[in-house]
Amino acid sequence: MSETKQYRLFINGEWVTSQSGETIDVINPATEELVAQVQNGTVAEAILALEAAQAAQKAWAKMPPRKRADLLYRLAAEIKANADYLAELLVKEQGKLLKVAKMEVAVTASFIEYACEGARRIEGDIIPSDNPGEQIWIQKIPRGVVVAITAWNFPLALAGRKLGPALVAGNTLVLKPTSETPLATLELGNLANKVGIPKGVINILTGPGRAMGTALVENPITKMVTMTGSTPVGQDIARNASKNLTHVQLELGGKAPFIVFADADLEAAVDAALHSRFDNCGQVCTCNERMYVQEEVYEVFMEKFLAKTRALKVGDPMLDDTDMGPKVNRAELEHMEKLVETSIAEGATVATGGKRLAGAAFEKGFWFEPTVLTDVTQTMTIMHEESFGPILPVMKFRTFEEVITYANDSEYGLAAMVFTNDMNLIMRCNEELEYGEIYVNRGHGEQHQGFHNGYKLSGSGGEDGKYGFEQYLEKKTFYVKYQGA
Ligand SMILES: NC(=O)C1=CN([C@@H]2O[C@H](COP(=O)(O)OP(=O)(O)OC[C@H]3O[C@@H](n4cnc5c(N)ncnc54)[C@H](OP(=O)(O)O)[C@@H]3O)[C@@H](O)[C@H]2O)C=CC1
Ligand SMILES: O=C(O)[C@@H](O)[C@@H]1OC[C@H](O)[C@H]1O
Repeated sequence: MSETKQYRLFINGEWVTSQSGETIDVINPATEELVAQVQNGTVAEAILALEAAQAAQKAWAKMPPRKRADLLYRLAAEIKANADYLAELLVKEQGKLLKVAKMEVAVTASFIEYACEGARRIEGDIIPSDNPGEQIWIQKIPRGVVVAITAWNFPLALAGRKLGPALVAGNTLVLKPTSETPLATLELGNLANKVGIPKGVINILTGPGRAMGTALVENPITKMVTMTGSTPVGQDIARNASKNLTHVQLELGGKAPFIVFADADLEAAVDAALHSRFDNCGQVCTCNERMYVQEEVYEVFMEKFLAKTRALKVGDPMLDDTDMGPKVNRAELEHMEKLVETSIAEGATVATGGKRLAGAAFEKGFWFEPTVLTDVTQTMTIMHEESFGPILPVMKFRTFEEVITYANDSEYGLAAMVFTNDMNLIMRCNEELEYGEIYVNRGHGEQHQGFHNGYKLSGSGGEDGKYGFEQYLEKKTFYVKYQGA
């Protein structure tokens, strides 16, 4: 029996065993095998990591941004050089397809590279004063120590998305990945040492979110918290951060509507709807969580869509012809079953799927069928509660006004998808949809230069692009009086 791989905490450039003496098992969602064990870190170690980040921050901030970027470009290069190893680790810890895991590794590196491109664009202002012989300088400076807390669906990419801008801006970082999928993220510690990122600039902790996460968020050393995860946890973080009025950036839950108007390119809409629901087993924050199809095209659309859904191959995420892997854990699998049960009780029909997969290949693991629900009404639970899994409720609609009312009837406001070639409809959707990110005639998928920004309970602050980068900078204003001529 081979030894189980042990990971430790990465604090001040060293690998440290927790004083708890306890570990957390990381399980492969496709086989339920033990992949590795990580430290069950304590509050004491959270404070050690914050202190290490604080001690390193002044020197890191004094380094010219271009020099910081040089080190981070090297980190991105090492991530790419280790792509196969990191991708396989992502498959084992999260159950995502190997081809998607490889994309995630590439996206992680490109998130960091995109941030590096901003190193020479940390721009302030010089403004004439109303007073003679005086100038007003507004300078952009780093916030200090940033705490980054990430979710399990794209653990490495979410880490890179935060690490890149935080460090380019001159902050130092304490990164706490979710206990579900911490392994690929922990590997960043080895790579950071390899490329010469100074000790204490990056610290990576594992441990229960509530205890360790709260300790990180509430500590006055922490000058910003950036978190990706569920809305309830995001709300907890916002409450705890308010103790020191610490700046928070929250990327939270979603319930994206996918709207198909009668004039849409139906083939394109079917493919986009399929991938935007079932890719990564439906575990993407901008997923197609509920679909509205205009009644004129409903039958023809649904015939094509159901045929493609039923053709999806669910199975071993390591195989190239697999379309969908397992849910990340048993609790999530049971959440799928509960959602279907509730939907049926409320009057929905299971058009396809609806239960765990059976058979020898699925005896172990957390497998759920690609599921489509019809005869759904807007008041049903499934139209409001995020599934974050392979369940898609579909409704007909008649008019623009009707579908906009349905689409906006949500406590979330992250993403929406719309298929129509009518420019007037596109502009009306632009005006009336209450979402931070709207995809027109394509499925979901942010780009680094955009702005990933949730309204309502989907978050606050936003990330990516120049507006996301700005979150990692504080401003300092000088009123400079001089003698002059
Ligand atoms: N808007 C976006 O960009 C995205 C949103 N999401 C959302 O994330 C959710 C799924 O991810 P999941 O990991 O389950 O989300 P959770 O909210 O359960 O956990 C997110 C992170 O927060 C930590 N945490 C838990 N409790 C606290 C606390 N009280 N204080 C501080 N940190 C805490 C967790 O640690 P631990 O797990 O160790 O307890 C984890 O690292 C879905 O709702 C999805 O919509 C996911 C990806 C992107
Ligand atoms: O977090 C999500 O679910 C998405 O933002 C996802 O995360 C990293 C990828 O680049 C995005 O598709």
